[in-house]
Parts: sequence; structure tokens; C-alpha cells
Amino acid sequence: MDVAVLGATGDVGRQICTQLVERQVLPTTSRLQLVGRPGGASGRAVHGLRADLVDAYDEHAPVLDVALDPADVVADVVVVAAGRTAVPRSDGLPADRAELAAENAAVFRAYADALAEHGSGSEVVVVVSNPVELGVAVMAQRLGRHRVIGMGAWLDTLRFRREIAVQLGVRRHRVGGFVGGQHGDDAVPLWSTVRISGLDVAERRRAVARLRGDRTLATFPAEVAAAKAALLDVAATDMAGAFALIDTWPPDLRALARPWMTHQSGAKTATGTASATIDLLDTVLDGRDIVVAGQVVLDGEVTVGGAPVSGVLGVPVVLGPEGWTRVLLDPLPPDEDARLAQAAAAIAAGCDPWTSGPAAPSVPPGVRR
Ligand SMILES: NC(=O)c1ccc[n+]([C@@H]2O[C@H](COP(=O)([O-])OP(=O)(O)OC[C@H]3O[C@@H](n4cnc5c(N)ncnc54)[C@H](O)[C@@H]3O)[C@@H](O)[C@H]2O)c1
Repeated sequence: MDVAVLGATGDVGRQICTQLVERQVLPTTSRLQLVGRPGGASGRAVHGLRADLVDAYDEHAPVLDVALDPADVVADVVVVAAGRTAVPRSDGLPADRAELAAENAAVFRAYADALAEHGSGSEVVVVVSNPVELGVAVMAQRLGRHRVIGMGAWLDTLRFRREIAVQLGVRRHRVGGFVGGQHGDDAVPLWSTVRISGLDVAERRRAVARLRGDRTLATFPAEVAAAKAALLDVAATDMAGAFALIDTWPPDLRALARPWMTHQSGAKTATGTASATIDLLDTVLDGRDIVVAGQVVLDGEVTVGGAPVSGVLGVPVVLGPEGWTRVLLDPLPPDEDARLAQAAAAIAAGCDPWTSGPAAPSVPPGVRR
């Protein structure tokens, strides 16, 4: 199977390409298409990136090629890592999502239109760029909702599992459970989905109760806001101290605070983001069906706050080589249900200005248009 990476020379795109080749996810007979922007700096740098990857990994590299025109993007899996990044604010307030959305909506549309016109009709699109929910909404509108998944919820999920594993002193692969909602502050740690291999139900309930304390998600947004304020305070004079402070918090709070602090420190989360993306790609390319969390366009499959969701939301889904097929979410406890409903409303408010217009007919996976 072939992969195209849009925004290949960006911090995230470059990491994705490097890890794809280094970890030998693609056989030498597959093609990795590095996509840059014609006329921009990336249009030149993408040729250099290709040469650098060949220099480093020629023995096991897939066929590497370059595309500058969206119409030339050809792949079984298209990774969207192109577009602007939100610059973190020094006062800790959220970056201007509307401004970011305005710029990146144009990028999403350009590639969605080109893929709809020139693509095979069966590409799976993995959206990494932010706002990830908007990317999913725009791409799904043109390509059909089952072929498009945003990986923000998967990244949040892996972070949540890691923080739980660290606290329990076990390896991450022993921890299951998902984060849904909106990537960022409206991420929803779905504690009711947590599973720990080797523990029976009663042992798991006790372990989760110990990890959570008596907190519920009703107070989670306030906890996140207080955590950010505390971190800014400490980080002003002691960055190491700020990261050490995070270690003292419960796993769900750490899962949000640590990457936020990483951005705030001036570093980016490109390596972790790329690694989580490769994780998803590996599955899709391998032909397996697995359950992941991802931002997808729902059409009433999930009911939160008493109303079916029609729009983008991060939820656990079954993902395979032809896209995602179904949602796997049992009835939720009231606090998770309420937070997911709030996240769905926030996503709808953020996407609506950019997604009014006709949607593509929903094509079930495996049915070619
Ligand atoms: N979903 C996540 O978990 C997650 C995590 C980190 C970053 N991100 C997002 O990924 C995106 C990229 O982040 P980054 O740090 O690599 O940014 P970056 O600025 O380093 O790179 C962006 C790249 O996109 C390219 N680009 C812009 N418009 C393009 C177009 N029309 N066609 C082709 N290329 C184009 C730029 O030339 C640049 O190379 C951002 O939107 C960021 O917010 C997402």
C-alpha cells in the first residue's frame, strides 16, 4: 500500500516520513509520496527531504517520490499534516482557533477537492493538522465520512494509557481505555472504558478508584484551567519544576497538561504525534481491524446529552484498511455523557462556519464510487 504525507517538510510531517521509513512500516515495493506546497519553501525543501531520507535509509526505504500539485496526490492512505500551527499564548489562554480554522480550512478544502476529483475513491485519510475536527468535517464532506479519521483522539488515548500505566507501574500495552471528545481542552477521558490486563473487574474498579480519587469529569475543565495557571506560575522561573509538578497530578490531568506544557516550553509534540500516527497507519496498512479512538463524522450512531450526534466527535471506532466501520461505545456514566455532549457542541460551533454546503454521499467502506 502507498502513503502520501501532505505537509511532509513540516515538523510533524517530517517526523511522520522519517518514522515511516526508519521503522520499516512500508515495504520497499510501496511508495511514500512527499507532498509540498508549490511556490512555497516546502516546494523546494521536499526535494531535499527526499534526498536526505534516501541518504539515510536507502537499503530499506520504500520508493520515495515528490508531489507539489494536489491533483498529483496518489496513495491508499493520505496523511494530512499540512497547514499552520497554533502559536501557544504566553498567558496560557487558548490560541485563536477561529484564525487557525480560517487558514487551515482552505488547505483542507484544496486537498479534499483534488482527492475527490482525481483520487481512486477509496483512499483512507488520516487528519493530523489542527483543528483536527474541522479537517475531518471538510474532508468527509467531500470524500465520504467512513474514509476520514482524525488522530487527535488516538494521541490523547495513548497519552492517557501511558499516564495510567506509569502510575500502576505496568507497561502501556497492558492498559486499554479511550479518550474521546475534542482534541485539546475538550478531550474527554472515558474512565469507564479503562481496562487493565491481568486485573479482574473488582481489582480494576479498585485500581481506577485509586487513580481517580473522588473526582468526576464535572470538575475536569476547572481542574485543567487551574493546572495551566499553576504551571505558568512555576514555569516562569523553573521549567523543570513545572514538569515535575505535573507528575504529582492524576493520570487524566497529566495526559492533558504534559503536552500543553511541552508546547508552552517552546518544544513541539512532533515526535509523539508522529509516533501515534504511525501506530494508526501500521494497522490500516496491515489489513487488520482494530479499535482506536478517532475524530469521525457521526450520523446518529452515538447519543450524548439525550440527543443523537450528527457531526464530528472523538469516539472509539473500528478502523481497518477501508476506513472506519462502526462506533464501539457502551452507555456512559452521566459525567462522561455530559462532557462528551459539551465537546460535541464545541466542535459543532467550531466547524459550522466552514462546513455549510452539500455533503458527499456517505459511501460505506468497500464500495467504490
Ligand atoms: N493532531 C495532533 O495531535 C497534532 C499534534 C501536533 C501538531 N498538529 C498539527 O499538525 C499541523 C502541522 O504542524 P507542524 O508543527 O508540522 O507545522 P509546520 O509549520 O512545521 O509545518 C506545516 C507544513 O505544512 C506545509 N503546508 C502549508 N500549507 C500547505 C499546502 N497547502 N500544501 C502542502 N503543504 C502545506 C508548510 O509548508 C509546512 O511545511 C498543524 O496544524 C498542527 O496544529 C496536530
